[in-house]
Amino acid sequence: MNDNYVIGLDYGSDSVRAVLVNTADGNCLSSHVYWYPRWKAGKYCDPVSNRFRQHPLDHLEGLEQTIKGVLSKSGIGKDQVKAICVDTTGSSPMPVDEKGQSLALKPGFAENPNAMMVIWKDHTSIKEADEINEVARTWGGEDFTKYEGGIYSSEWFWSKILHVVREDEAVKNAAFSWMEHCDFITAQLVGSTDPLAFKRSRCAAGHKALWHESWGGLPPKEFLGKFHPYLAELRDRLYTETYTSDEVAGNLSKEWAEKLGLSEDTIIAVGTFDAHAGAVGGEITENTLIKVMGTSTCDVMVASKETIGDKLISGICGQVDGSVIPGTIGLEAGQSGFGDVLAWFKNLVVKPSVALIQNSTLLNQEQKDQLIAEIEEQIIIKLSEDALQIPVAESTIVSLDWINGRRTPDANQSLKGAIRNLNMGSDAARVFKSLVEAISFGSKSIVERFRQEGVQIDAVIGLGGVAKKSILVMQTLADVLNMPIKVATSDQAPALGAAMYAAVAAGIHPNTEAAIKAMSNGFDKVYEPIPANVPVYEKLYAEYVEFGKLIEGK
Ligand SMILES: Nc1ncnc2c1ncn2[C@@H]1O[C@H](COP(=O)(O)OP(=O)(O)O)[C@@H](O)[C@H]1O
Ligand SMILES: O=C(CO)[C@@H](O)[C@@H](O)COP(=O)(O)O
Repeated sequence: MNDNYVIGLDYGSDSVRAVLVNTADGNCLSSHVYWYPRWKAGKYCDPVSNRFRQHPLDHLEGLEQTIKGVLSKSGIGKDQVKAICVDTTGSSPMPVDEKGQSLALKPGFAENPNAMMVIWKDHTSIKEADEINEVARTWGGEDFTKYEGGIYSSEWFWSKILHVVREDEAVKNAAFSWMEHCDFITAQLVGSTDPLAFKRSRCAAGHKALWHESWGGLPPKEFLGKFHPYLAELRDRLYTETYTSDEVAGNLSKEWAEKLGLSEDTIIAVGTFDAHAGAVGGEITENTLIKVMGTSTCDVMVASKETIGDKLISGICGQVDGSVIPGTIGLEAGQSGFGDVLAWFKNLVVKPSVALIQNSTLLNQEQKDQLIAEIEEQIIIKLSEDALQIPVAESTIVSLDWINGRRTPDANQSLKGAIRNLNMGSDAARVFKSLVEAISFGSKSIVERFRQEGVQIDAVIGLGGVAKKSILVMQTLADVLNMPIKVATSDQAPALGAAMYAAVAAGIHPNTEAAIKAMSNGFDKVYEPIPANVPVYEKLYAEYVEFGKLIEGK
């Protein structure tokens, strides 16, 4: 049978994943993962100063490898691939030249972190975000942050651009325009050489760049010029219209068609963010909270325009028309550190031992490498097993999950993590367990904020790496929220969601809801709250809130 296939491409923080999916039933024929090599080696980053940059070569090499990977594993004919849609992290903007090419790919800029993609978790622009908030509230005109939860973040577009252009004259002079990662990769695939004509993502623009239809797109020059003349000039070199991901960005370019062995008839959908594609892959419906649980979390909901009306949801990361399901309002909240909080603890525990193993004379290099790889792979699993053995009633350590700042409720990226109530019995498993509780409490505070703002949550769905891998995190979260959590079957729900958008853009399904219905992969597990744990966590949550106030100075 001549079935139709689509490819969903999901650029996460550490790796890019492609899935090749049958549009008739959502069956995933093949998947392929590519870990960014320069990023893995820590290049262009400085965690101490919160600087996190990614080189576009990591992404372009990954684009080729993953698509070729899924094609060769599946063995299907090139004409059967009808469309591709790309999702990425965000806000992860990068400077580009007049042709839409990344500055980091040009002579003179190849090793300059300011010419690279400023990934979402880069918090070098806290000062600039503070300035944007101050001016937005006091300049006498519209508060452009009002559809962004009322607080602009250092994780977002304008803060990052402002920071880079203030710091780097050469990049400022060469940066004709800026593109979100999802737009840059999509533009590469269609061979766009005109960043002004290229169809930019509604999701990225609405959640991170203060784009709103009611004020004619991006904020006016009068506002942007208050921060830097460059921002006012840049407005003319960005965009006015934006597009949802059920729309066509273009066809696959000749160059990429030849490189990938695909047809130039392949449709390329408009790009989007990983979390929003994940919500589609996780079968989002109204009043269901989708938790995309990876390095960070994104907590995504949709609401009909009638339900939302004129309501402004305070303290979240935006309410955007069509950012998830076209025709409805997408709501986004999240935590800046989730799996990353556990990864931080893993590194803390492992790093000195790894250094000692490297210096040891007892093993040869191959044995050392094997041992180190095994420890790094197993440590979170071992800590999780040990933590599961500790009765919840024994949880007395209280931690704050703000190690990479707080995204929501009420963005404050200057906040720091903290741990209290340690004693001589506080071993690694107990501290790890308290961090798992802390990231779950962070999730609860988001649920509470949505509810306080009148958004009803009847069900929770988990997806992403942590939801699939960690029984400890998922059970703790179910106990803390006192709600069952369903886990999406797909290991690659964001990529599956992107594939669903691709199928709509190609005209195979009439709309996103129909694509979800036909291509859904369902759920493979439900974590039910354990009644005895619920009151224990209610009490501990109150302590988390108190501790948070203390640290925040409230
Ligand atoms: N067994 C585990 N338990 C808890 N967290 C885990 C486990 N394995 C990996 N993680 C965390 O998952 C995160 C990666 O999530 P994933 O969804 O795969 O990627 P991304 O964030 O790039 O989309 C990392 O922060 C890592 O620490
Ligand atoms: O913030 C967003 C989207 O708005 C995410 O891209 C960001 O949290 C990164 O997601 P991951 O943790 O890499 O899955």
